[in-house]
Amino acid sequence: MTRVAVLGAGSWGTTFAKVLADGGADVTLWARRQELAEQITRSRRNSDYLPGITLPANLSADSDVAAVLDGVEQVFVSVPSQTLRENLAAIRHLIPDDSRVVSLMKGVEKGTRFRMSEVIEQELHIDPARVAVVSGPNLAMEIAKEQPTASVVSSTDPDTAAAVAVVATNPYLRSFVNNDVIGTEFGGVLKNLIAVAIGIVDGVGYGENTKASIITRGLVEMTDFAVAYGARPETLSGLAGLGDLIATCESSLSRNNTAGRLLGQGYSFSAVVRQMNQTAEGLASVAPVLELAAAKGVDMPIVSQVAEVLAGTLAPRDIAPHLTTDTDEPQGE
Ligand SMILES: NC(=O)c1ccc[n+]([C@@H]2O[C@H](COP(=O)([O-])OP(=O)(O)OC[C@H]3O[C@@H](n4cnc5c(N)ncnc54)[C@H](O)[C@@H]3O)[C@@H](O)[C@H]2O)c1
Ligand SMILES: O=P(O)(O)OC[C@H](O)CO
Repeated sequence: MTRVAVLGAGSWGTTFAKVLADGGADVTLWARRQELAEQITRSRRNSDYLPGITLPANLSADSDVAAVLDGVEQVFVSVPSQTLRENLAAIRHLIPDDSRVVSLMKGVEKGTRFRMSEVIEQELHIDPARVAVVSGPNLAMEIAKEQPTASVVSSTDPDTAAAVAVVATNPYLRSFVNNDVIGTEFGGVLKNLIAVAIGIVDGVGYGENTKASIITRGLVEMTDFAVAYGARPETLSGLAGLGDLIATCESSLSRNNTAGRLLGQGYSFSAVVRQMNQTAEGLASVAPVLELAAAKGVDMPIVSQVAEVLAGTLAPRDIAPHLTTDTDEPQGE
């Protein structure tokens, strides 16, 4: 039985711990708060994040991160992206030699503009061959309810991808593998930004034509951006790109979509942040993504307008007419 740790007992960390336990792994989940760790271990519940879900018996939780990491073969990390570096710095000395480290996160670090796998490699000083990322159309609550879902495990090392995918597969979740870490990670980051745009136009009251236009043109932006950074275009057409874009843009479970809807309904950025009690990664990733786009000369009209709505310089109702850069000349699709 593979012994694994999951760091972060929010909605995705807890759900993924259940996925791994239901796949037969011996799983310990690190929760920052001791009372939450006790609730998970004793009552098999994480009522704040996954109300109504009963967690499996082979999943326990602990607030002592040293105990959680002791002797594990794989470490899955699911904390807010902007806190990853500080979390890793505190536990670097506890990561077992030769263990594999897996990012479950979908964000880019502000300031450095690094992907989560890059932050892991730097902060833990480990070979990229030991690092993997998981992404795909993976709304936590649906998976916690054991609805059939597919995901992607990506690593530059095929053995790492395969070893993680075996552990992260169970009767309701199937993990595929690829070696395009850049495309897989950026797919998860960029779909959040398009989902914020979808939420905004939904909040304004626009209908399906507007949303389909944004999803379709959004996929073009995602692909142009990711390919400029070395991704394979087919990755963006796969589960970690189009798949996740559909799930996140269609679901009211999505925090990014929800944050956008509140903006579209007229709430200010600060009011939206106050109302969100879970992580909406897209809000923090807009700035570093646009900086990265500018560095490669990639045009991202939809993401740019999300940034303007967040800044309060563009009215939500005006986001949809600007599906390309402003020019009177017709542009190729
Ligand atoms: N929820 C989903 O459906 C889902 C699915 C796929 C990927 N993800 C990704 O997983 C990552 C985590 O998301 P989540 O949904 O679990 O978020 P969440 O807000 O539900 O939980 C975040 C967890 O991180 C912990 N944490 C550790 N250090 C922290 C710190 N310094 N500040 C704040 N919280 C800290 C919190 O206590 C909490 O348990 C994000 O990158 C998200 O994009 C989420
Ligand atoms: O709730 P969101 O918007 O963070 O989306 C969750 C997952 O990333 C969907 O795959």
